[in-house]
Amino acid sequence: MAVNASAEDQSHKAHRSRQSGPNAKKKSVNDKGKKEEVSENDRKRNPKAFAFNSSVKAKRLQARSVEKEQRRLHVPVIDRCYGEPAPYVIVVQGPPQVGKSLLIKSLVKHYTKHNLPDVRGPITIVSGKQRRLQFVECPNEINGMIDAAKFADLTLLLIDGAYGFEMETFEFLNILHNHGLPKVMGVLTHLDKFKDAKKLRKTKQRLKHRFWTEIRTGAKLFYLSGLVHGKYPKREVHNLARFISVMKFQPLSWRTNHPYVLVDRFEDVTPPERVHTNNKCDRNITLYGYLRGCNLKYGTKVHIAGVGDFELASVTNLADPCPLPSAAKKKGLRDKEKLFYAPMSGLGDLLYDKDAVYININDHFVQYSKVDDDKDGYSGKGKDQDVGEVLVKSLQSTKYSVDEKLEKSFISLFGRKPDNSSGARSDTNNTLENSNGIHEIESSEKYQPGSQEVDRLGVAHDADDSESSDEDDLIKRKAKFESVGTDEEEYNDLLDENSPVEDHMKEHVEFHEGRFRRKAVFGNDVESDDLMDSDEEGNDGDDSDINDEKMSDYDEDDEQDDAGMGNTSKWKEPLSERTRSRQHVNLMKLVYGKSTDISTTSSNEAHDTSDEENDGGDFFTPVGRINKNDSEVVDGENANSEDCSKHFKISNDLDIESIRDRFVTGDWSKAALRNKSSEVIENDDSVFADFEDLETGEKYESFHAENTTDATVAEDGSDKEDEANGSDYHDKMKEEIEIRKQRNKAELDNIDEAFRLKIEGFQSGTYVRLEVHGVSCEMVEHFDPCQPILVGGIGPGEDDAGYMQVKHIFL
Ligand SMILES: Nc1nc2c(ncn2[C@@H]2O[C@H](COP(=O)(O)OP(=O)(O)OP(=O)(O)O)[C@@H](O)[C@H]2O)c(=O)[nH]1
Repeated sequence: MAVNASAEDQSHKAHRSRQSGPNAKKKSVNDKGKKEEVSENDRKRNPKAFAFNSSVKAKRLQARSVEKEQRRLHVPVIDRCYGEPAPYVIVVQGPPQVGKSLLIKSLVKHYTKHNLPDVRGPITIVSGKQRRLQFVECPNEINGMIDAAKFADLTLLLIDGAYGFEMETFEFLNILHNHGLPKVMGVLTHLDKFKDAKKLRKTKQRLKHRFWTEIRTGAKLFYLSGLVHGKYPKREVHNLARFISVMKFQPLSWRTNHPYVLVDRFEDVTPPERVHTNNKCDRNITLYGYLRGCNLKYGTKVHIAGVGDFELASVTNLADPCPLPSAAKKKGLRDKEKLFYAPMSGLGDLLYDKDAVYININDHFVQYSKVDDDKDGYSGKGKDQDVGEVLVKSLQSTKYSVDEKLEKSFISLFGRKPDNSSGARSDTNNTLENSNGIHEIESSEKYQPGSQEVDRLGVAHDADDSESSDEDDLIKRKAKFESVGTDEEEYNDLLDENSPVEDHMKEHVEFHEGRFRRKAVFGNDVESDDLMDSDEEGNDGDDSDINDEKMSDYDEDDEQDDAGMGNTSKWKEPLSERTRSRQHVNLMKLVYGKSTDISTTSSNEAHDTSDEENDGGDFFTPVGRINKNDSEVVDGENANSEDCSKHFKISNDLDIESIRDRFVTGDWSKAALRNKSSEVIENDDSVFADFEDLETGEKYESFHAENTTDATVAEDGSDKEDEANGSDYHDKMKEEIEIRKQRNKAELDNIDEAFRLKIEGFQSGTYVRLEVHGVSCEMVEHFDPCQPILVGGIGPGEDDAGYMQVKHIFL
């Protein structure tokens, strides 16, 4: 009590606020907003005090911010999808047994809380309020890879971390490059095989750098540290799923101009009697899937990859089997809404068709009445059994399906079964066997030459067996190479000759863990010790830490200097060389004669061409040529040629300098000069004139006038303003596109559905059923759900004349 009293009596010294130093400034402003206001005011009042001390630092910062800004900007793409967008396709690719199916199962489990029994065909899931994803496993053969590259929005490249890179990864990357390179993310698996933590860390570093070399510095690489109860760890899958869920997908221009469907359900609807009379007759099939790209108009022909071009017998839009949850919900998804759709993987109880509903009942719910059969048999002798009951019971005891029975049976006209039928059957390949359901369990392994051996060897491990399997496998491999017209040695030679990886990567076929693997060996691999020195930062933690760190450090990764490694792989160089060497055949030249060649070659040649030729070809004169005479001031003589990426010859140092100045690291003062000179060209009304839409009577004024005023403002102002104008312009363009889209939508909404379908076609994003007639029977017989079917619309005129440049590698 006494203590309390004395405490109350004690007089405290009043707090004396600081009068000087940084704290004084802080204290004077109470809330954050005010503080910012003050500092903003300070900045305005005395800008020099806040300027950079070091000009080098200032330049570097400026360059960085401009670079960031530029990276953000993309040419606005017209999104032709009015309703719900189709699910994004995520292709999971990797060498055999790397864990593709397991990863898809783990991701599906994460998103839907359901266990996927099998990974067959596309699996659609709802991953968020606004997003659906479709997972597809990429088959391990060239045709499957080519198709997958065409429809992938994101590719997960699975790499066996314990073994290293395999050739399949690079083969697929090469194919991806040729198809516009969608988003790519790497995933390292089998990391639990490392017992030594240091070795694991070094390997991760080495693989990460190699991955960056092949794709780009900072490309995402995930680590899956091992298995927990036969699945990948939940936390790591969760991190990966988060990345996928927030990823932005940039549409590729070819795809946005063509309708295409990735088939997730396939049916043969040929009248059965026709197949009975001739089982090799052409079939009618139906293909189901989400329509992507642009709208599918009536009368569009389609190309089924690997099968051919067909007219569409009918197109119907169906109810979405996996719709997005209603937008009314506030947060997240309820468990009930976590929908998924995978008809080929045997998921879901109800299956809606155009004219039927299929009910799927689990086997353990079905009670068979076989017990009675043992007592009575089903000879029909029991008096209480009617014919129908007997028939049903006889069906229960059937061992073979009708198809199988039909195949095995034969009608003997001449009293003896011909021997060659069995021969023919033994000749049929794996795929056929699978489609008959005989080796259904192995269906996911049939595309990997080595994978079946794993199972076989897994049972019997003695040396003799493995040796014989070795030989078997070699024979198989050889047969496979011979089937494309070359033997293994020559195949390797061809690989060496043609493959863009010739100097730096070698294929090394070796027998590893019971199967043949095609290891990718690099001549110029960076020593792992060096990597440790250079890249020790922050990666000492466990795998999940690394994943977390990588999520937050995206920008930092991006900015890492790729000293010595280069963010473009050297193996891509021969690609461009090859492109250059292909110059000799020019289709334009063949069609329009010499005059059009000018547009693709240098302007010097343009002057050489005679006037007569010009007179004749005026109609086809490219816009660039009109300006050529008065635009000599522009840097680089080829700047106006149609495609200046090819044939561009850098003749002297001046040219190099002028190009250098076009980048952020160059001298920007010249940009202002360039602007002035190019203004002359830009003002030319013949290029950007006003025009009037004769149909609607609407007048479009050239927005160029505004632009040039913008440009003049930019000239006067600082570089920062220039940059701001750039992004303004970008935003304006985006806005314009959006307005146009809304206007179209409003216009089309007024029309009735049938008429709308006629003029607009089927909207991209809708779930469609395509019926195609006259497809060769092999497509049905060899159908395999693990082999995705891709249907692409053929644009008007695209099927008139074909020009294909192929490389002949057959002997
Ligand atoms: N120890 C370990 N085993 C793994 C890992 N990932 C996958 N596996 C195992 O590797 C085997 C093959 O996995 P799958 O998912 O079937 O591989 P896949 O790539 O789909 O195989 P294919 O479709 O035959 O090419 C399975 O037995 C997995 O349990 C991993 O990170 N560590």
